[in-house]
Amino acid sequence: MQKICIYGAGNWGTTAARILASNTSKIENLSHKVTLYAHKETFNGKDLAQLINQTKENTKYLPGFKIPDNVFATSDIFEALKDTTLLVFVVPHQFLESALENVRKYADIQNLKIISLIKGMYIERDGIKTTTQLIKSILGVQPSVLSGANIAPEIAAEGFCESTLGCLNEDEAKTWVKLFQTDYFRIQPVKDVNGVEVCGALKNVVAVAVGLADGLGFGNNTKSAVMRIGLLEIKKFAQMYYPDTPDSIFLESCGIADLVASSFGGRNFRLSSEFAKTGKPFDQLEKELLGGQKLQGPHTSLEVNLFLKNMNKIKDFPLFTTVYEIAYEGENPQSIIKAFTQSYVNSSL
Ligand SMILES: NC(=O)c1ccc[n+]([C@@H]2O[C@H](COP(=O)([O-])OP(=O)(O)OC[C@H]3O[C@@H](n4cnc5c(N)ncnc54)[C@H](O)[C@@H]3O)[C@@H](O)[C@H]2O)c1
Ligand SMILES: O=P(O)(O)OC[C@H](O)CO
Repeated sequence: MQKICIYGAGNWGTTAARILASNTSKIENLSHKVTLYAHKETFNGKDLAQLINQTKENTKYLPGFKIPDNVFATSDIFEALKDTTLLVFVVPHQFLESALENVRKYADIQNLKIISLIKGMYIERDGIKTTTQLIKSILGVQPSVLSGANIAPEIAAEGFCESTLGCLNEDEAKTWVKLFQTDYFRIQPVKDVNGVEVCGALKNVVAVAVGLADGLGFGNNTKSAVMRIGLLEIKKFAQMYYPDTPDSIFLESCGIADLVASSFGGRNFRLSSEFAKTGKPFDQLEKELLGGQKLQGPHTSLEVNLFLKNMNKIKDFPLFTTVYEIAYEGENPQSIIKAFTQSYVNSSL
């Protein structure tokens, strides 16, 4: 008997639980029960996993949406991973390494199929790793990835959208499409994983740049220019480090569509706009405005910057570099404009 575990009960993990719970009957020999692993924490004085099971709602991370009866939340890692054969990673990327340690200890890795819904990347001494590369390096399993223009509360409200499934194995792709696709959530499979992931991680940095422009009072022309320049930097970065990434990836939901959705109204956009308006640090804004949810963009700009410095490529990525300098080195948000002008004098863009 197969069993699904969703590792992470945040905004997107809880939304994914609603989708998967509606699709379990599409897979032969799959338990109807969907396990949702919630990091141990309390909310309004109550244990979050217990609260989810009692109220059938994740009032902390996805308020206002019912959680189906066949979803069972737990903070007991042993219980969550016991008998799991289909594992969905969906924690903020900064927590993936500790999650992998748990899975290595408590899951039957030999029998696991894994998918990552995480958007982020990891800097190592000798280069970078995407989330799937990190997962594979620790668990020895090649994961798939699902990434697209997918602002979670809009999906929970069942507004039509698309997502890109990066998967190298055809049979596995069929399984993940059956599990995730609904009338309102359409999945396009592609045979590329790292390119899909680079798009998902780096659009968060571009959304920060667009948010800064918004907070500074710039209009739609400027914000569209930032998105376009950002997309060129994403493409250049992806194809520099993963040369097999086809141009078509940037036209999938994981590429242009996610960049636009995030730059219209994602968390990275919204908080960066506030940052430019108020001057409050990102970690303070995250605490004040996100109710426990996590920002990925500023953190990713730091990781990307470390990597680009190691590769001596800073000058080729003025937008990524300026976002990092604003977020971490006290650079004035106004200097995001410098990134736009530099991208014109830099002929390699
Ligand atoms: N929310 C979205 O709209 C959305 C859409 C697509 C992809 N994603 C990606 O999915 C991933 C998860 O995002 P999310 O929105 O579900 O999370 P979130 O921003 O809602 O963050 C909350 C999650 O972090 C966990 N957490 C908090 N502290 C922790 C700790 N110390 N150790 C381990 N876990 C801890 C919480 O348990 C909860 O699961 C991210 O990489 C994000 O980029 C999010
Ligand atoms: O809210 P953000 O900025 O983390 O973006 C959420 C999703 O990645 C949008 O696809």
